[in-house]
Amino acid sequence: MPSVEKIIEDEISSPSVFKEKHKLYPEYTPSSLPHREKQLKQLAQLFKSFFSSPGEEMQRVMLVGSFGTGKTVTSKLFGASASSLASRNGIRLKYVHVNCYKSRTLPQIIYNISLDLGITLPQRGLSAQELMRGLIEELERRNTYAIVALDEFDYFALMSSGLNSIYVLVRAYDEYVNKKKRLHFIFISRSISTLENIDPSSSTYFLKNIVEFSPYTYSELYDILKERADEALYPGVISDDELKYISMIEGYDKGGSGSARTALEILVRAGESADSEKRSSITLDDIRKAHVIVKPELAMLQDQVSALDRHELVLYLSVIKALKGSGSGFVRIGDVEKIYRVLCEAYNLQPRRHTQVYTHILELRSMGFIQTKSSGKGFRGKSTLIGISAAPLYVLESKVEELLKRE
Ligand SMILES: Nc1ncnc2c1ncn2[C@@H]1O[C@H](COP(=O)(O)OP(=O)(O)OP(=O)(O)O)[C@@H](O)[C@H]1O
Repeated sequence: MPSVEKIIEDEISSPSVFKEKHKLYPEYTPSSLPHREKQLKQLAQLFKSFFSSPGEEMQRVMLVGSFGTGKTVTSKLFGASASSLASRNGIRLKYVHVNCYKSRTLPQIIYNISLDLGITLPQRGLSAQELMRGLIEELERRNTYAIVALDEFDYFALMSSGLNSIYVLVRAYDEYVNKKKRLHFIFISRSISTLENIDPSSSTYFLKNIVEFSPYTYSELYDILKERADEALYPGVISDDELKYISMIEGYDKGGSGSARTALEILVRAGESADSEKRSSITLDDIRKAHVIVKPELAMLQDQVSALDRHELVLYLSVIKALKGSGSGFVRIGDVEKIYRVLCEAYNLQPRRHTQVYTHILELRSMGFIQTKSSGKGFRGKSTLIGISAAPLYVLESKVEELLKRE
């Protein structure tokens, strides 16, 4: 065995498909946000009066959308741009982002807001109201405004202490009617329903200013992935078809979750898979492997293969072999049927007719073993296309063959 140092050195110095891997991480804030222009415009609209007459009213806005739909990154980019725009207009505005998973109580939240603004408040001995008063007075003294984003706000609201605390946040200026309103809030939440318990005297303030983030569609995810991949990977590492494949398995309109977070994570894992085998490009099987890592429920699906009957197994194997042979993400049902007939002979089965095969295909799809889509343009005649993202094909192939042999 080579020395430990040599092993580590070889690994570290081996080439990588990543040019700037960190640009694919969730913490990285990209400079542009495809398909979030509408939300940025809505935010700007809601803060418009701040720029025309700062301090006149307190802004309270709610960003709502499911996992990975860009709420955090949109809020951060908005905050950064609003601050520099304000500074060009001679207004001192700072953006602060607080995660309510990390700061779980109101005093912690106020303390961390102050810390980010460079304001030192006593860490102990003061109530939330007293801390809030200290923060407001210090902002006044410094002639500074702040937009505070409270991320994972639904988590905070769900906790019993959250309900009263929300009042303190949302109505912070109730006792300072004549003071300039220097604190503004962006609340970020996955759903509205978790906020239903909040007292209407607080919730009306932000529930009327909602910016919605819908799950990303196939083509939206493709645009996002393309931009991020161009920044983070070396040219030629991933093809357009492979980026479309990731967008297909995650796109909301194709039955996926519509999360850019998951799509980007699949891209990172697929790149790591290529790196681990010292290849200079990403393959479809790297993506399938990555998909299973990112979505562990797919690994369970692999186990459930053993519940399929013999006919379904042969049909599934035909799809696997057709995909392997084609090297693409999807194959036509007709090509699967050709292989299916040959395999039926090999496994001593009477092949089923086209309509029955089609029914089996739909069953396999509803069980999550395969994905289907219509061929659309670019193919002669309309046909059903079939793909598998549940696992790398070679893993599935040997599993299904083993099950067929056992039977
Ligand atoms: N339109 C977009 N363009 C480029 N990257 C995006 C876009 N939307 C989301 N992303 C990226 O997807 C990842 C997840 O985004 P973000 O954290 O903003 O989602 P979120 O809605 O706040 O999700 P969660 O509720 O899980 O926190 C980040 O890496 C972010 O940069």
